[in-house]
Amino acid sequence: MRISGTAVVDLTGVTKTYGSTTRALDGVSVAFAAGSFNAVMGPSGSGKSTLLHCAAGLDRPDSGQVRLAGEEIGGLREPKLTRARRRRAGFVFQSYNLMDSLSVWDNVLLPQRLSGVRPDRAWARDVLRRVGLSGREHDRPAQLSGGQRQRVALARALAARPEIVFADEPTGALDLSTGREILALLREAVDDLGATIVMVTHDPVTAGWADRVVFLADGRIVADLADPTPEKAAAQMMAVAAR
Ligand SMILES: Nc1ncnc2c1ncn2[C@@H]1O[C@H](COP(=O)(O)OP(=O)(O)OP(=O)(O)O)[C@@H](O)[C@H]1O
Repeated sequence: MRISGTAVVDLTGVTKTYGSTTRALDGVSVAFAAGSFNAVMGPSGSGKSTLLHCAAGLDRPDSGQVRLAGEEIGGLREPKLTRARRRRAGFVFQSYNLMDSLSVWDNVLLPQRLSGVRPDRAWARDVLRRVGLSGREHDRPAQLSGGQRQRVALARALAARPEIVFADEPTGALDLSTGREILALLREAVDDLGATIVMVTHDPVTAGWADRVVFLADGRIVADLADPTPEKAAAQMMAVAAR
């Protein structure tokens, strides 16, 4: 049981440079609290995806610390990093990243099978019901709409009861109303299931669903907005872009 308010992800002085000159993250320190829905915004190239990747253990920082559910992962190498990531994090990507050759059910259970843990089938069924996909377990992703595929991805992320869910532009490929349905499900996951979410978005309306928005510019955190509305998030983005 997580205690609300404690940090699930905690980055301290994280830097990441690509090549010899591109400093994607420049001394980022930020913590994301348990049971909270966080958005990360910023201009293109400001380091949003790099922040998410370093926080999730998809990439390693050059320096600084990354604590994921209390475990220092910033310095871990493969395969320990992959193990930590599989154990602790769920992912929702813009492009769904489902396995086309597997059924909905097998996609949802795949992370647990890869982690070598016995899948919690009753919970997976419950999660599929919550995202409105009961009865579609035997379908292949190709038989589903974009919104339904993203629901599968969300079910897959939640089925392993991860400590945190990372979402990278989760509504980026969806039309407005389908995107809203996905955001409502993310919100429900936080409010009803106690999930913790960190979501990269460029859209102030999407960020308005979160409890907090962290703004990046040139690899640094330049603003931190609590209880955002789309209007407040848009105004802050304008201010960040005009810097
Ligand atoms: N694998 C990589 N190799 C080289 N440079 C990279 C790599 N990944 C990111 N970068 C560079 O690091 C900087 C930050 O990139 P990042 O993708 O984190 O930004 P972003 O804010 O997510 O951008 P966008 O909104 O356009 O997706 C950019 O200058 C980008 O070109």
